[in-house]
Amino acid sequence: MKLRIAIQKSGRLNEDSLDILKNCGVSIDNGKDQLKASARNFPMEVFYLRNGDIPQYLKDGVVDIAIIGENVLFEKGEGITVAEKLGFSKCKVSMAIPKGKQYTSFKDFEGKRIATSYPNTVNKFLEQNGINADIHLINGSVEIAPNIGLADAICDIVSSGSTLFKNNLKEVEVLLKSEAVLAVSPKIDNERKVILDKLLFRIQSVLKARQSKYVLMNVPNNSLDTILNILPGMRSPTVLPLAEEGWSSVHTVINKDTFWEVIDELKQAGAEGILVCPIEKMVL
Ligand SMILES: Nc1ncnc2c1ncn2[C@@H]1O[C@H](COP(=O)(O)OP(=O)(O)OP(=O)(O)O)[C@@H](O)[C@H]1O
Ligand SMILES: O=P(O)(O)OC[C@H]1O[C@H](OP(=O)(O)OP(=O)(O)O)[C@H](O)[C@@H]1O
Ligand SMILES: [Mg+2]
Repeated sequence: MKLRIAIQKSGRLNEDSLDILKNCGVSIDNGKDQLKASARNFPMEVFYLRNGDIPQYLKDGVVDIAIIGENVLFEKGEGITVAEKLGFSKCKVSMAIPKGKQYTSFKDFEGKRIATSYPNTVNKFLEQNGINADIHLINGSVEIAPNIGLADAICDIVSSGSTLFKNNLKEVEVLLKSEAVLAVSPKIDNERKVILDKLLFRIQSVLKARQSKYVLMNVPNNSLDTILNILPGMRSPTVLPLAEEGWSSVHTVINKDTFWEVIDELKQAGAEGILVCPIEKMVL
């Protein structure tokens, strides 16, 4: 029995998806043009598919799980559940209009032509706000539509905003925020759920580790109390005596979001020789 996972064949999600599986200790025999591969050391088969096709495969139960953008699930993923957010490929799905046009509220979309690759997402937005507008379905390069007179507005993915900027557009409504997720088929069977739980445990250990740094520092013993008060730590920091009398080595784990503030405080409190190391896995 094998767990069947779909990942994007090529595109923005492919590399990070393979990377997270590798970090989970799953080795995949990876021929570049293969559409299907087996994991060597985990009961799993990998299917390389188009991101946009993956929801249907999950619904049909042809694959059990997938790494996919949340935005695609919002567009066509009814019944599919999210087991874990994976923290990469963060983006928004937004409405944008030409820079020179005025925008006061969503009512401005009334009667307008909107180009998008996400028709259901736009429809939901229009319905919720009681707006009537024409949707033009385009599969790529959506941002060009207003410039060639095909539409008055667009709805597409925005990340840095540079594609909007280059096409003389401005973001006026954010419809949703998205990141890559581990999605689960409504048809997954109990045997495969057991394998999924194993994989999920590993993924969570990898994600927690990515959030954290292992920090070591030298501390004069008379500053130890102050320093230990600053440190968050998993349980409690490790304190070891240094060969030099009156000094200790302190080891702990710090969340990467609060990292720089904590380091500044530690320095001020007398910590020296601070080393910061990545953590590969974190099992709590
Ligand atoms: N500029 C971006 N920044 C961050 N994430 C993005 C960006 N563009 C797309 N994404 C995310 O990555 C996913 C895959 O995008 P990509 O452009 O590689 O594939 P696609 O053209 O949507 O799909 P397909 O595999 O069907 O061709 C999107 O669904 C979205 O979640
Ligand atoms: O805000 P930005 O950082 O500029 O990113 C947004 C752009 O990225 C995506 O396109 P992509 O490069 O994936 O090309 P595609 O249309 O071929 O999928 C998306 O469709 C936007 O056009
Ligand atoms: Mg794209």
